[in-house]
Amino acid sequence: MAYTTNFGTISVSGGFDVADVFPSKKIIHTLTGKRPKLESIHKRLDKILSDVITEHPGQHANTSDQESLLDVLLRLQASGEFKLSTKNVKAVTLDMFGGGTDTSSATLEWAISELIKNPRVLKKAQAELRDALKGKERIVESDLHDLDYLKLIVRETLRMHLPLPLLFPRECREACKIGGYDIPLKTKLLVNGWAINRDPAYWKDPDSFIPERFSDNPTNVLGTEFEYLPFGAGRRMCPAAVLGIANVEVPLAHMLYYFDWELPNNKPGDELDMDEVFGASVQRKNELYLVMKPYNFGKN
Ligand code: HEM
Repeated sequence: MAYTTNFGTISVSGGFDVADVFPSKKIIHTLTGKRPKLESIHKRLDKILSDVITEHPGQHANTSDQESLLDVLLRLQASGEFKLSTKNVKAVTLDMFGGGTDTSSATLEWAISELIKNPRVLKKAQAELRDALKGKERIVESDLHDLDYLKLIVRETLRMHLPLPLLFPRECREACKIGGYDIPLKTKLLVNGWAINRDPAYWKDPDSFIPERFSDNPTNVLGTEFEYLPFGAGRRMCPAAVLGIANVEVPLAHMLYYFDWELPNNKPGDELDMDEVFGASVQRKNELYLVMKPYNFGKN
């Protein structure tokens, strides 16, 4: 499966950073070569965003609910209602690409990987979909409202494979003491969502993929339950949790409804490796190769 890399922005800006260990030394990014890399990525992205804005066809939506995000931003900028520079428009547009692409595609890829490893779950999900949609030719988002098992699969995938395992870094606004440690002002803090989502204190058999665990579990994705943080929590939590879930549910439903899936050469699913690459977003280390066979609705 292919997914975007945002020109490496995510991999360069996330993960371990030597500068975090020497916060007082501004020169570290130059010495490690990170600054030139970031500057080159910045230039390429800035050019793309400038082109997107220049080539934007202007006011073409008739009603506000037909407007794209860029339509809205450019309309507000032109109206002078808000002080919105072109730099602001570019930043918001980039945020949407950065936040919305790798996260959703990685979750989809982990979901299908887990289903290959867990054929019981795969069969149950396909039975739910094929029973509910009864040979329907096209699936739209509203068809999925009552497909509870599909939703449980996405929640369980996000528990085990949250794409941003350390969420976004926070800066300490006042000196404090936590667990006996002095935390100075402006310390960069990372929240280990990955460890929280697999903490055996909250999750029974945390390393097993069991979507049913969510069927009578009121935990939601809104960041109000701190044992489950796939979209973070607080003011800087993901503003697109609902869209993010739809971004995974809809393509996953298509994949499971229309096709049967297996590993090449009839290899059993439990032989699929689940190695991860660490970075700001956690992806599969190795490419996922699967055999897809169109499902024959006529025969069943
Ligand atoms: C499965 C899909 C997604 C997951 C798991 C996910 C997860 C996250 C997480 C963990 C954060 C950091 C929250 C924190 O530190 O408290 C975040 C931030 C963000 N996400 Fe998402 N996200 C997803 C999809 C999307 C989509 C589709 C968009 C936009 C189209 C988006 C836009 C953003 C933005 C703009 C931020 C930064 C918010 C800020 O800085 O205040 N995300 N996301």
